[in-house]
Amino acid sequence: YVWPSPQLDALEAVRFDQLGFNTLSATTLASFIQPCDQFTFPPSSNSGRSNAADWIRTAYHDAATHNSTDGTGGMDGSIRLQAEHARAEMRMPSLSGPSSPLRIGKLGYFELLRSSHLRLKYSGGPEIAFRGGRLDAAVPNAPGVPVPEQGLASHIASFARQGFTQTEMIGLVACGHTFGGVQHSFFPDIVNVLIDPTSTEDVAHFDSTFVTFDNNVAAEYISGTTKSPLVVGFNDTTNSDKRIFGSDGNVTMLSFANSPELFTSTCANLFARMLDTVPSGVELTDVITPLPVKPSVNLIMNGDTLQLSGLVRLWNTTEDPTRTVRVLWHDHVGGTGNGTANFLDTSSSTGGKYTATWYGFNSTVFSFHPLLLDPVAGVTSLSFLVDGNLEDQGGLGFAIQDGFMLSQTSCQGGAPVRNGVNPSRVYLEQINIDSVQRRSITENDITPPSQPVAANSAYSLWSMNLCQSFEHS
Ligand code: HEM
Repeated sequence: YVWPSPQLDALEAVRFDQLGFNTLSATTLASFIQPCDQFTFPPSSNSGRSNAADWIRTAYHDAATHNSTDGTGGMDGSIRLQAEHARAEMRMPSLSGPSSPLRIGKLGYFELLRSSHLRLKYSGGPEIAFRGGRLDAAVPNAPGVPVPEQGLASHIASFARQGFTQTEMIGLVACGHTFGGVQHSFFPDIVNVLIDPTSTEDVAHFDSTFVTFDNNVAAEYISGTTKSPLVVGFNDTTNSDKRIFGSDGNVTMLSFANSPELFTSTCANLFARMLDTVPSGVELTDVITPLPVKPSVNLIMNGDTLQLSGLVRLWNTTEDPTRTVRVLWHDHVGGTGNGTANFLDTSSSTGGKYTATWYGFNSTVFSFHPLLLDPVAGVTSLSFLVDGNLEDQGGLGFAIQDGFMLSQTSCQGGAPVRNGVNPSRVYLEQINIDSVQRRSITENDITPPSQPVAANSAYSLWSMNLCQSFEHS
């Protein structure tokens, strides 16, 4: 995609700026995943549970309400609503209690569910195509999460309703059940108290490598060594994986056992489909891939000076003291200014697979100095020179809007509007989050200047007082 696109920029950052510099510490998803081989609510290394497994199951339970015939349900965060997650078919701890991750960091619910992408990758799993655009539901979906005591015909029908064939059902269950296991506390009819110091929450695992994405779930099933409580559990009524895995004469499970590559590629595909199972009317974006060069820019008016500060991220690059990065800004009167962007730090993504380097316009990690621009000339776009090579999004440049901005004073003060823009209305959108993490937007009008604006001034100051609304947001 082309920068700037506020929503895609934000989603791209959620997915790809995970650890290290500029990763929005309180809201970075990686802080919820790590360690993904343990359980962090509360922290415990020998509970037998894992963050990765917990959230992948949560994501599936949200998706499993989908009805492909009438287009209702699916990945819409409805599982966060008490009426839905308290259902017997969920059998999971409260998602809104004091230790819930939803309480931490005020994330939109979907940002959390999307984190199953990261969890998979951090656990050795495949990278999954990442699309944005899901919407948080306001009301619960119809029930429909499969439970182990249902028979095979009922499971086939349930996955068909969700949009998956029988073969895909076998695949999706195997892909999910390479992680985690069944807990005694929620399923005493399936798992006994284990008296195992490495599984203090009495979790009987689906395979021997329950924190890792691998095809052992299939290999152990085919070799007859599986200890899965849903295959060889003492209660045959709840051996749903035995019925599902064997439903095509073991053809699919055998192919997974024989080929880790096939298992991985099948799961990447099925997990992507599961995460993209959305109610009709929701349009997902194209797959979001990281921008090779991504600025993050702040433009304000300070007195009579236009101040441009910012960062630029170079994707998939490591620190290189000999690299030079220059920032070029193009203005309304055909001029181009230029300044240095200095190395600040690195960040990493996808379990350390990618490293990105960050540069600050005219700044070092210890001191941030904005670039001072002539307000009359303004700024229309940026481009960068990286080791002398022009980076300008293939000729488009990185467009900057200088028609409206905030003045340096915070909530009380001015909103400079560039002369010639002549807006009929200027307002700020304020994002509010309610008690069930639903977002709404209110608009705050900004008052036009009472005096006529002098013809030779670059900007007129519209005024606002948002201190009160900011305090309450
Ligand atoms: C017929 C379909 C399915 C049934 C009956 C079923 C049943 C179960 C049960 C009973 C548990 C134990 C939960 C607990 O004790 O906390 C479980 C765990 C789990 N399920 Fe499934 N499941 C099904 C399909 C899936 C699918 C399609 C996925 C993902 C794609 C999935 C992912 C998981 C994961 C990751 C866990 C481990 C959770 C943890 O250890 O915290 N399941 N499943």
